[in-house]
Amino acid sequence: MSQSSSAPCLPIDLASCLESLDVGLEIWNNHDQLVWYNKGDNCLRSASFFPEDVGKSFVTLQALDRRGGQLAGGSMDSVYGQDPVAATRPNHKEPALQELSGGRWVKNFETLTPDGYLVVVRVNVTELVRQGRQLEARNRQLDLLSNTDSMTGIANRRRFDEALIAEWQRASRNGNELSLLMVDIDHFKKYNDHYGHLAGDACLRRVAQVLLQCTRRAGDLAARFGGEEFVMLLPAADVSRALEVAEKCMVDMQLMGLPHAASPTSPTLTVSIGVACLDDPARFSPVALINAADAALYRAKAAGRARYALATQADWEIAADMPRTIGSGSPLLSP
Ligand SMILES: Nc1nc2c(ncn2[C@@H]2O[C@H](COP(=O)(O)OP(=O)(O)OP(=O)(O)O)[C@@H](O)[C@H]2O)c(=O)[nH]1
Repeated sequence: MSQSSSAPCLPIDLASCLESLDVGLEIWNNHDQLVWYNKGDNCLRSASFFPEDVGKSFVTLQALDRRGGQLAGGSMDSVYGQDPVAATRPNHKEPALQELSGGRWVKNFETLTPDGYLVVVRVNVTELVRQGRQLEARNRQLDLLSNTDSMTGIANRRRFDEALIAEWQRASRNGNELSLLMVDIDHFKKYNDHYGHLAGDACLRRVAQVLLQCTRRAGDLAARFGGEEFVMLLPAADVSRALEVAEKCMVDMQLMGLPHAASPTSPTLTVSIGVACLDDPARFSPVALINAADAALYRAKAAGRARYALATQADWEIAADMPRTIGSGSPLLSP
């Protein structure tokens, strides 16, 4: 590629118009020589051009190391990257987003004219990027809030409903089991009456943390179902694992040793758990799984509390027909 100093000039009035634009603008001819740039371009690049650069080829300019000299910022490499092909003639099809020093962001639009000229337009998008990032962070925060129970900090009912549907579908596809534990604090009304409602709230938080500790496998989910009721969703868990988790909950609750002086069952807080394991998701709906765990919980309560019970065949048969109140907006409501 020859270096020529006969780069074409723009008419002065057009040049002054382009100079006044609030964007960076540079033009390369079909020999990869710099034809023209405006002042704005130098503000939006890591390295500046100088008047004597006009007419020099891209490769030549790239080879000039100006970092130690008159320039602040990087070299041509930092503008066009290290890719030698891209560097020969920068021609991104998509506008390229580029980070500059000082947290500035520039979007580079590159257009090839029919006669082979490359026009590069640089737009300062720092504010847009900043706002976009702020929005993403807020969305993440909102997402978290909308899926979290504000009282206990664990997953809320909405998150549970979504997870149940997703895991039930996954289990149906893969032929895996899906287990559900319905956990209910024993004599919680008496706890509230004895220690006060705020202590009751603190108790709910303690129980939630214990349940969280018991759901350690990837995909396991502990959530507050409502009031003093919690659920534990255990994907790919067969009956023996589901009972294992229920047993661990009972033991950990005992280890927590939270006094419950008003409980006729035990001097410390206890829970009752209904366990349901769906080994053929095609046969029963997600709602039936909740109902079966609920029916088992009822039997655990009736048998004296502070224990777990596994859903029986009879529980499943009843569960299949029985509707259960689902929170409004729950995905379980949709067909
Ligand atoms: N402190 C507090 N109490 C709650 C909250 N949600 C529900 N409750 C209370 O939980 C109690 C549940 O009482 P019941 O349904 O009679 O059940 P229980 O007293 O635990 O009795 P059993 O389940 O039969 O052992 C009610 O008194 C509710 O007021 C809450 O967010 N905070």
